[in-house]
Amino acid sequence: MADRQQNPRLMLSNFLSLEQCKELEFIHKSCSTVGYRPSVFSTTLSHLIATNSAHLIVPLVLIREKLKEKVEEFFACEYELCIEFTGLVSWTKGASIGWHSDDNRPYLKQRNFAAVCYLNSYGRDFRGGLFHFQDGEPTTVKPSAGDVLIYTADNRNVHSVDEIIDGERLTLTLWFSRDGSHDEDAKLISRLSEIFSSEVTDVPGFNLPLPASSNMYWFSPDQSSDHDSAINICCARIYALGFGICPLEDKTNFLDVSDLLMKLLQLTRNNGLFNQEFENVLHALQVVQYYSWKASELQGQATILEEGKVIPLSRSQSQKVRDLESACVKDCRLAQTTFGCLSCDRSGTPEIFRWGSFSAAVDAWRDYTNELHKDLLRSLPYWRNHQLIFHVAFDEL
Ligand SMILES: O=C(O)CCC(=O)C(=O)O
Ligand SMILES: [Fe+2]
Repeated sequence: MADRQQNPRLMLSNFLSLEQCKELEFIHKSCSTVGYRPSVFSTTLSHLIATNSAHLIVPLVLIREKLKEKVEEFFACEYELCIEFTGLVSWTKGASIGWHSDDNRPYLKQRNFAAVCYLNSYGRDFRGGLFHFQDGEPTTVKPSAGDVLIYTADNRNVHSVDEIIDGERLTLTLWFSRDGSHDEDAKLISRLSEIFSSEVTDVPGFNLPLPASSNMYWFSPDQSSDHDSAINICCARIYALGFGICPLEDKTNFLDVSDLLMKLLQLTRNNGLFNQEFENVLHALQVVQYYSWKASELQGQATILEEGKVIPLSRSQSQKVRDLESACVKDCRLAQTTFGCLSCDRSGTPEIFRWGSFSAAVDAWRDYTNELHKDLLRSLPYWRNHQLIFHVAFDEL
């Protein structure tokens, strides 16, 4: 490992389990918006709260805590650090960053330490995207799912990331600060308190995702803001997993396709229509991503598909599916190179698709969501008391 004084940094292998990586991948692929740099997508905790998906913070809580402990221990911090920023970040074809330190802007000076957790792997999930330090050892880091890289944010750790050639490179990135006024927890807890103060959290649909402003979901590789060349990232991710989208309403009633995506819609695959309505595109995306996460598990279970749950697509429905696809993804190749899987055509889902397994995933997603939501509501009073987001070990209380 590097000289501790000259280049204070630490690499930990298998810090996260592959199952944790998969869960964070599910969260990111269900919730991401266009990010802060070209061809970069991000999911911040405040975004999760803003889109009615605050419960998805729960799987991150223990991971954040363990990372903070590691950083404090390795850098022998005298006082407790605060977490300044937590984000799931993915980089796609064309994204890169040249030599920099993470505190290299006046508004970033509060950043003292960084932790980058790799959630997928170089060579398998993406090509390009190697990490380099300008000085000291290791010179190059090959991202591998579960590993974490920790370093100081100052100029003793100048680094760069090679351009992504193919695939989607995914990380969980945190920055830590010694300056408590930059604590993201305080802001997040105050937002959570506002939302959950009304106590009307048990009504059906309370935790269905609610899309943010529509421009956060349109991506164009050349950064032009017009929709002509842009693809809708929620739709593109659904298509990349082999599904189609059939809106319930007629598109002629809408000026903008983004409005149509906010309304009820159904999922299709080949010539079948899954006979259940989803509130909006984000709701459908979350379920599809959940299926993709759990597919191999679900595939092994015996499932019975309810009669009438999948019906043949009518001609007019097929037309609606095609119309929406061409409005949301003008350039199929762009969608495929951005969100497609490296080693397969239509990724994530097993070769044999069964609606029975998908139907089981819809129920399992609801149970998963309800469990996390309960955890969140139970934890929130403790978080408020301590002004800290931490894992509350209820079994030991
Ligand atoms: O993802 C990485 O490996 C590092 C990213 C980075 O350098 C940054 O976001 O500042
Ligand atoms: Fe960086």
